[in-house]
Amino acid sequence: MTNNGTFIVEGGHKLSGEIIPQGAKNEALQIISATLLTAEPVLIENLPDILDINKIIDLVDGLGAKVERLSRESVRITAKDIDIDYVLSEDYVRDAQKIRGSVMLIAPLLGRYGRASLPKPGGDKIGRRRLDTHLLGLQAMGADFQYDPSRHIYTFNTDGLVGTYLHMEEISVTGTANVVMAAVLAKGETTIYNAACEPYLQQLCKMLVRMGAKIEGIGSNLLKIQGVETLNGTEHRMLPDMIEIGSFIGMAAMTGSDLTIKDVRLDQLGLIPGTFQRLGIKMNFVNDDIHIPAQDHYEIGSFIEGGLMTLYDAPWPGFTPDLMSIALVTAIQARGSVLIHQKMFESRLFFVDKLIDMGAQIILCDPHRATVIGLDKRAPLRGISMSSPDIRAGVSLLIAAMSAEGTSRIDNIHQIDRGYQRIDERLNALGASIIRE
Ligand SMILES: CC(=O)N[C@H]1[C@@H](OP(=O)(O)OP(=O)(O)OC[C@H]2O[C@@H](n3ccc(=O)[nH]c3=O)[C@H](O)[C@@H]2O)O[C@H](CO)[C@@H](O)[C@@H]1O
Ligand SMILES: C=C(OP(=O)(O)O)C(=O)O
Repeated sequence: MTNNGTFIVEGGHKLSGEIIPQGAKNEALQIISATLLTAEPVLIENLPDILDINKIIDLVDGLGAKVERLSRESVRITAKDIDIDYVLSEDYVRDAQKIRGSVMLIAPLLGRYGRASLPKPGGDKIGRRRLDTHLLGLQAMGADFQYDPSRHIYTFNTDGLVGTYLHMEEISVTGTANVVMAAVLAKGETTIYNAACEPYLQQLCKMLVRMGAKIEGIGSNLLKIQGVETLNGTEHRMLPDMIEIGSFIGMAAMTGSDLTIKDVRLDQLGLIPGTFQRLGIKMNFVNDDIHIPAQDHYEIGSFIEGGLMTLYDAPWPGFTPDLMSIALVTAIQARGSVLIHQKMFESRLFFVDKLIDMGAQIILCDPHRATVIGLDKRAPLRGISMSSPDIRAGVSLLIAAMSAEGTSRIDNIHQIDRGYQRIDERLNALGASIIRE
């Protein structure tokens, strides 16, 4: 057994049945961070039981919050007595640098205790992931920060955060969440222009409003926030994970499966279903479920004037970058060709090497663009040994392996476990053959 785990995947099994998506990973990271904004209990439901979420809960626990695990999917957090010096400990530094979401602990700690500290956060190694929107936003609100290059640690101090006008340089999801959490307890009014407005950020804002925050413009790129003295406790339920839903759509198409994805909150999925329909995948929307019927073939559409289909990512309400790898792998067995243009991250497409080894027809044009020439199921992919480089590429390789002829070995599956809850057990229950070693 390797430290980071292995899946042995026997390809060629069709799935059938129903699957319930887990609660949203990237929403949960924001929501758990926000529990530090109040001394009162916050009950959180529909949490995914995955590595990244359990890690941020450990961080909050280490900071002294009372963490009551009510079930695998719910937790009550009461951040009454926080030991702010814990941010300087070896344990905090080690754990915080494992996940990207830890960056959102800065604002609540600064707002309530006037200081915070953070090692360079981890998360997927998918290109440069700068923190300017976070740092410049917090600085404009009255926080000083220093960076210690020898330990890779940022420290923050403030005599009190003060509301201001912020035109953010770029639309950053975690950057907006951090500044929103700083603004709710700051003195006066904060305006955030060019704010991220994806459903998870809307969920955070709605939760903060239930806690007593004053936020206008939720769902838009212009947020106006009046600071308040204190916030109270609340209850919050996570949306279904839209990236998991998109992953299941691609998986159903590649494996020719008949799959129903339950309770997807279709109203919150934006361009996701339509983008997979552009790849030719048929789906039926029944109440709040997505049913993907078994399809022997699916054909990539073309643009109205006849141009080659191009899929590209953009900040919400555009198509999420986290589903670009899934869209790419799904196109391998489509009829027709598509250009996949991953604009936001610069190192997320290199996993196509493995897909090419498996028999896919893909031209990696440059670090941001790959053209997929669909095989139209005329030839199956071949099982091989590979390693999962990041969470979404990991699942894309799993989808490829499930559709392939023969057996594949996928190492480093802790990358998959970071974001997908017991994926092997859940897929095996539908007919897959995945052994965890
Ligand atoms: C924990 C968490 O919630 N992680 C998500 C969050 O990361 P995160 O919040 O770290 O990502 P950001 O939204 O800050 O930006 C992502 C990347 O896109 C670039 N960028 C951003 C905006 C823009 O207009 N142009 C541009 O090129 C940024 O420079 C950065 O490299 O949002 C990303 C973008 O949806 C997702 O991939 C991550 O899964
Ligand atoms: C990139 C992702 O996660 P993180 O930001 O936590 O690395 C992701 O969820 O696809």
